[in-house]
Amino acid sequence: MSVQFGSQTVLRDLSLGVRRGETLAIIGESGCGKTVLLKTLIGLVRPTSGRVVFDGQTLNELDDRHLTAARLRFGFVFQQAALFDSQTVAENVMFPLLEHRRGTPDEARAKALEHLRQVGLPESAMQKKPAELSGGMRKRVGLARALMMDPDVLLYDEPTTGLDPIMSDVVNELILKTSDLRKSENPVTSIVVTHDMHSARKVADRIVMLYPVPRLKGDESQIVYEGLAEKIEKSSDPRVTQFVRGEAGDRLEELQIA
Ligand SMILES: Nc1ncnc2c1ncn2[C@@H]1O[C@H](COP(=O)(O)OP(=O)(O)OP(=O)(O)O)[C@@H](O)[C@H]1O
Repeated sequence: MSVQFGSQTVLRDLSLGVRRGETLAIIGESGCGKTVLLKTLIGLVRPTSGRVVFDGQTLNELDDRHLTAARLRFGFVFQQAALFDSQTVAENVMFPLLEHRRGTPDEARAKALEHLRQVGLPESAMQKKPAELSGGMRKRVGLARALMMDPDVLLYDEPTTGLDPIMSDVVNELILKTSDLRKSENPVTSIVVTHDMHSARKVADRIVMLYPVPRLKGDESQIVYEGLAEKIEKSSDPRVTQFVRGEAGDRLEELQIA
């Protein structure tokens, strides 16, 4: 598929498959279109050409009603947690269940508490407002909320960005734990967008790297690496090894930084 906004093509001819139960990391530099790709996967952005097929359904051909139903099988952990500031932690986490009438307020509260415990938040956090929490706690509340609808697919947008190394690792462990939790009976598929190589290596079975290829009308991202997480270091493509090692390399010239 390709995604274009006006005259700017952000993603060009991507072809990518994700297996049920696997954890895929999508890496690439800032602005290369990772979030756009995630949004395209759940129909928040429609591809300009091509298809997004989920469990046999072509999502970008569904009407709004069917798309909304398909989306309920996805949990989205947003980059900035995207919590409602005016609501308590409990209300934020209960929200998806009440919004989709999947239980009474008491049931929703009990389930919220269970998921908040699972991500390591104490019961005392339930009545706090998001502004009273640290960044790491907010991310964990976002994860607890994403788990409320028992999703088949979890999409994480930069889950460790802005966190210290310890809290990043806590979040990595939670991603692993969440994908292990239902491994046998109903495996959860995880797609993690990140530019944190440590996180990608730790949580992912497979890594896909997007790279912005400079064109006249701006950069267009394509896949330059797709393979096992443990093999990315051995890639022969300098665009991949530079990213893995955190070296700017050719990007200095491409971005015209003297
Ligand atoms: N709704 C939109 N309309 C127009 N352009 C958009 C829209 N959404 C994203 N873009 C553009 O698409 C490009 C990719 O953005 P995206 O947020 O996907 O990058 P990213 O790789 O997730 O970056 P970061 O790692 O910094 O979050 C950017 O040039 C952005 O300006």
